[in-house]
Formats: sequence, structure tokens, C-alpha cells
Amino acid sequence: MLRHRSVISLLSNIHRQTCHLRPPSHNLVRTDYLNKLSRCYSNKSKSGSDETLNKASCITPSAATCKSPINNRGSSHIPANKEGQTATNACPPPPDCAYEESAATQASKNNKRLLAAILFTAGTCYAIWKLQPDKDDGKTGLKPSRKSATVAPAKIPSHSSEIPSNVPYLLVGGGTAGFSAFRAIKSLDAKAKVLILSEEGHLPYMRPPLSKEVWYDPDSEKKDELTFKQWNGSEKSLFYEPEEFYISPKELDQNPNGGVAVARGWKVARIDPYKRIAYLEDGHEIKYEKCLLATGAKPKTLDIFSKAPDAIKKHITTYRGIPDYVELNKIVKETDSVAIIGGGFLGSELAFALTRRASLENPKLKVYQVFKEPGNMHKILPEYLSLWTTNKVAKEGVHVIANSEVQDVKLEGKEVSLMLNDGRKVSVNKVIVAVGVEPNTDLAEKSGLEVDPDCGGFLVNAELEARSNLYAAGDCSCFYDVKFGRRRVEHHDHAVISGRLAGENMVGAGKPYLHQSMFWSDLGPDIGFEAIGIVDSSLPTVAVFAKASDRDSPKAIVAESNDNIRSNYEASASSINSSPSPQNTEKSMVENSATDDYGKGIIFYLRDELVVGIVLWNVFRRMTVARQVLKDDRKYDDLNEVAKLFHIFDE
Ligand SMILES: Cc1cc2nc3c(=O)[nH]c(=O)nc-3n(C[C@H](O)[C@H](O)[C@H](O)COP(=O)(O)OP(=O)(O)OC[C@H]3O[C@@H](n4cnc5c(N)ncnc54)[C@H](O)[C@@H]3O)c2cc1C
Repeated sequence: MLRHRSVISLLSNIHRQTCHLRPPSHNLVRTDYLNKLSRCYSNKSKSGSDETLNKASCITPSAATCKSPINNRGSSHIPANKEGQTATNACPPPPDCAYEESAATQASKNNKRLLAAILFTAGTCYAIWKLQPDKDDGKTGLKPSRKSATVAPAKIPSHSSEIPSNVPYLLVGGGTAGFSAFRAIKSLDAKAKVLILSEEGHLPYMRPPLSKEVWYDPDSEKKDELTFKQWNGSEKSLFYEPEEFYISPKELDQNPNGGVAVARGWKVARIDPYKRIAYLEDGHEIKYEKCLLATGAKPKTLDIFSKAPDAIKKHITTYRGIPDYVELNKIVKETDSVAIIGGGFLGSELAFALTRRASLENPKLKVYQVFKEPGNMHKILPEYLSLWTTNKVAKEGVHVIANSEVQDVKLEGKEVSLMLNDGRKVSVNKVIVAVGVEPNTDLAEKSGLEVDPDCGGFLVNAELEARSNLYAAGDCSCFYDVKFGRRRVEHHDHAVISGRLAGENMVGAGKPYLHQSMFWSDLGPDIGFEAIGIVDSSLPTVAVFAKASDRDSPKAIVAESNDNIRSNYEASASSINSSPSPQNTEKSMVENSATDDYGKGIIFYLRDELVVGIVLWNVFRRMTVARQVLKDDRKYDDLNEVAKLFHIFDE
């Protein structure tokens, strides 16, 4: 059966090879967040080629546009906003207009002014209320009820004067890479003073559970903190550390023992690498000794949505952070139908998770998943496994619409109708666009920093330096991988390890980045995989499968380790065993013939006959073995023998 399977794999490979000839348009959604793992050696999608939905443009005219009536005087001086409306439409007339009027007109004007004054006051109060840090902000800065994905987060501290103007270590971006850099700096320099500037309104948190575990636990949105149940049922916070762990930015400079402060809702507009100054959007200057850019990535969208009228845009969202989760969580409870656009990891995990969630609390909810590839996660998984996965997703209850693209979008009553290229129409209340991300490099041009033309991302060397004393790590960096060449990777593990290395180098370690990062994806608690290296389905693959038991699932492995972050497992993983038991293997080969359900297996990705990538399908705690196989850089005559090293035939 093993041989039979290999033949199937080889046939599949022939098909895969033909996929190299995809027309360029086929590459548009190549950048799904996990699919970027191995990018930059072929078929690259240019960053910035797709327009990103401007969330701010979704805000309806509000008090904010009326804040300065004096400035708004004279509509001819008011530039049109992004929707082509002038801000005056929403504002009262100026109170001191200098022109002659009749008494009646004057009275009517006075009434209007009174009304305008009331509206203005109400509007201003509303704006102040919106900008205020929430009372129930609690430990995390989370305001579930008011934090919509389209509202700018509150600034904490509210004035930049409370942010130090001189720091030894400045970390731009409060995501996983930034937080990991802090930990590394602190471990080498115990009294380090570290300032994190984050555009988000939250303390550093992990993103992977946002498309997985949080949806399987209806109670996860707690009053003042975000917790979720891991697959084994134990509770965990999304936040790396609670509020008490941090010191306030105001106190950072004076604290003799140093520490880490996070300024939330603050964006760095540019850096002067020569003067070593970071400039906030309001002009506030922060002088640094060492600085890390860990600005991550932002979701892409499709032109069809970004160019749609505002009334349609209100139904369209992307998905990246806590505010998106909080908003979607509300929608899922109330709505009848959602469509997820994109067949990559994020789209597939969300489609699966929302359907499971619907079965718990909103059975009327229909979840559609629309993507242009033939199967789920098709950019990574070999064709047969991708199709198997699609079948599994559909069995869960997702209405999967493969081989389809949205060609037009219309508003019909309370729904948006998506017109597909095959003439079908899907009408839904909400559309979630999950077509990949692009690196956040907004500040590059103004700062004179180089962005890689192919991968996107701040260009850094193997030591993760962009310029002297300026580093980049995580999703936003395009680094030199001494094994595979220039790369940009969008994975949790990469953010942790590259952030850590950048932190160490900021303290003076001077080490190169040699780590091959891994990533994982779970479709609920029962199916999951881990991968490493270049896992691109257009490469030839050879796979070996075995029958899975109850122990071969994400849930089982989390039960064993009590850790949902699977990149953390490696330290305790099993080591390579170069002499597997032949008896075991024979027995398992018989078992293998009894199953066709791809229970668990090892998929090898080959380039020039070398193994350049490995997917561990429902096989866990074997990443060290995979890492070793990649490192060996050998041509293997029989990959079945290599598969035995992963003990997939063991009981
Ligand atoms: C829903 C979801 C699920 C995922 N699941 C997995 C998974 O299962 N496995 C896996 O390996 N990976 C997964 N990923 C990917 C992984 O989470 C990312 O690779 C990782 O978060 C990248 O970390 P980062 O620190 O580089 O960037 P981010 O986490 O994006 O953090 C960047 C931070 O910088 C801030 N910022 C940006 N520009 C500025 C500026 N100019 N000034 C100040 N702040 C700025 C941003 O607001 C943000 O807070 C998932 C991602 C998402 C969204």
C-alpha cells in the first residue's frame, strides 16, 4: 500500500508540476497569511498591488467631522473626503457668518444656530466619549461593546507628552515579534528600559486563537479580559501578560529597575535612522539607542470591495485583530448569513469555526466560503489532500464554493449579493475578506528605508538589521535566509524567534537568523497540521499516510502539553531516531492499507530532488525530526524510510 500511495503521490506530482504554468492572475491571492511561508523564490505577488480597505473610510460622518466648525467655514475650502462628500454636509453652519440678512432669515438662522449648537455639543460629547479610555477597560484595555473594527482605538496615554522622549530600546509594534524582542532584551539586560509603541488599542496578544479556539468557547468574550478555552478545555488569556506586568510610559524613565511600557493607539509616522529619532503622527519625537520595527502585516482586500460604494463597504470586513473578533462575534450571533472570501488558512479556519459556533448558538446562520482554487488550502496542500479537506469543511456544514471569483457586488435590501464568475449569486449579511496580508511598511519611504520589491517588507540582513541600530522582525521583515535566500514569513513562530533574535542583537549579540520557522493550522480540535520549510503545492510531493488514532489530533496534543501555541512544543519534542523498528513498520504498512482517509501522514516537498519542506498531517511533536531532515540537505532514494523516522506507524 505504501508503494501504491507513493505512486498516487507521484501522479499527483505530475499534476502539480503543471501548476507552475498558472496565469499571473492566478497569483493574486498567493499571500494568504500562512501561505507566504516560502514566498519569494517564484510567482511572487507584489506588495501593495491590491488596495487595502481603508477602515477609516467606513466611519459615517460623525461628531469628529464637526469638531472645528470655524475651520469648516466656507465649503469651497473644504476638501472632499474619501467618499467624495464634503465634511460640511455633516456640520452646522459657522456661528459668525458675515453677511446681510432679513429679520425672518435672521430668526430662522438663529433657530438653526441653536439647533446646530445643540447638535455640535452632542457631537462633541459623543466624540469625547468615544476617545475616552473605557471605564471597564480592566486589565487589558479591551472594550468589547464599543471597539468596532472600524473605530480608531483610544490612545493610552492620551497625550504624547506622557510618552518618554528618550529611550534606550524602542520597539515599534506591540505584536508577537515586538513582545518577544522585549523578553530577549530583558533577559540580557535586566534593567533595560523598553518602550513599545503600538497602533493597536491593546496590550500585546497572540493572534492564532482568533481563528480557532475563541470560536469554540461561547464564553470567551469576558467582561474585562479576553480568555479562551484551549482544545483541552483549560482557560488561557489572549494577552501575553496582564496590565500589572507593564509600567506606565510616564514612569519608564524614572524607574531604576527599568521595565517595559506600552503606548497604545500611537503610530510611528517615520524614523530618522541617522539621528535615531522616531516621530509619532503628532510630531512627538522619541530618541532611541536601538530600535526595532515589528509593524507586522495588514489584511489585503479585493478591488471589487475596496472600490464599492460605502453602503456596500459597511457589509465588508477583514479579519486580523481583537476588534475584528469582537465585531464578528456580535455579528455571528445576530445574522443569518456570512460569506468568507478566500480558501487559505485564515478563510478555512474561520469558515470551519463559525459553522461550529453557529451550531452552538445561532443555527440559522449560513456560512459560505468562496475561493478560486479547486480546494481548501490548495496553495499548500497537495491536490488530493486539499480536496479531502474541502470535503471535510463541507461536511461540517460550510457551503463551500470552490473555483469561483466574485465578479460584482450589489446591495439588495439588507444583504449584499455577490455575483460569481459562473453566474451564481450568493446573498449574505456580512462578507469577510481573507485573501492574505501585506507587510506594514507605511513608514519606509518617509524614513528612507528599503522595502524588498518582491517579498515586500523592510529589507534586512541575516542579523535582521535594516540600518545601524535599526532592526526589523516578524511579518514586516524581508530577511536574508542563508539556506533559502531572501524571504518574508508570516507565522507566529517566525515572529517569536526573529523578534527574539532582533532583541538579542539590539543588546549586542550579533547573531544571524538561522531558524527555519514552523507554522500550524487547525480545523477545529480534530484535524491539524504543522509545517516547516518551503511547502508550496506547486512543488512535487511524496506523502506517506497511516491510520490515525484518538491521540492524533490537536485536542489530544494540547491535552498532553496544555499549550495551544504549538511552536512552544519543540523543546520537549521527541528526538530523531535513525533506526525505526522494522516489525512496527511492517505492521503499520498493513494498517495503512486499511485506510484511505488520510488519518495522519508526512508530506515531503521536493525541489531539485531535495526535501525543502515537510507537512506533518495530524502528526505532532515531531517538528525536531522534520527540522533535522531539512537540515541534512540530502537526496533520499526512499522517502518511506525517512517517514519512518516520524514514528507514524507506532501505536
Ligand atoms: C486570525 C489569525 C490567525 C493566525 N493563526 C496562525 C497560526 O495558526 N499559526 C501561525 O503560525 N501563524 C498564525 N497567524 C499569523 C501570526 O499571528 C502572525 O504571523 C504574527 O502575529 C506576526 O507577528 P508580528 O509581531 O510580526 O505582527 P503583528 O502581530 O501584526 O503586530 C504588529 C503590530 O504593529 C503595530 N503597528 C503597525 N504599524 C505601526 C506603526 N507605524 N506604529 C506603531 N505600531 C504599528 C500593529 O498595529 C500591530 O499591533 C495568524 C494570524 C491571524 C490574523
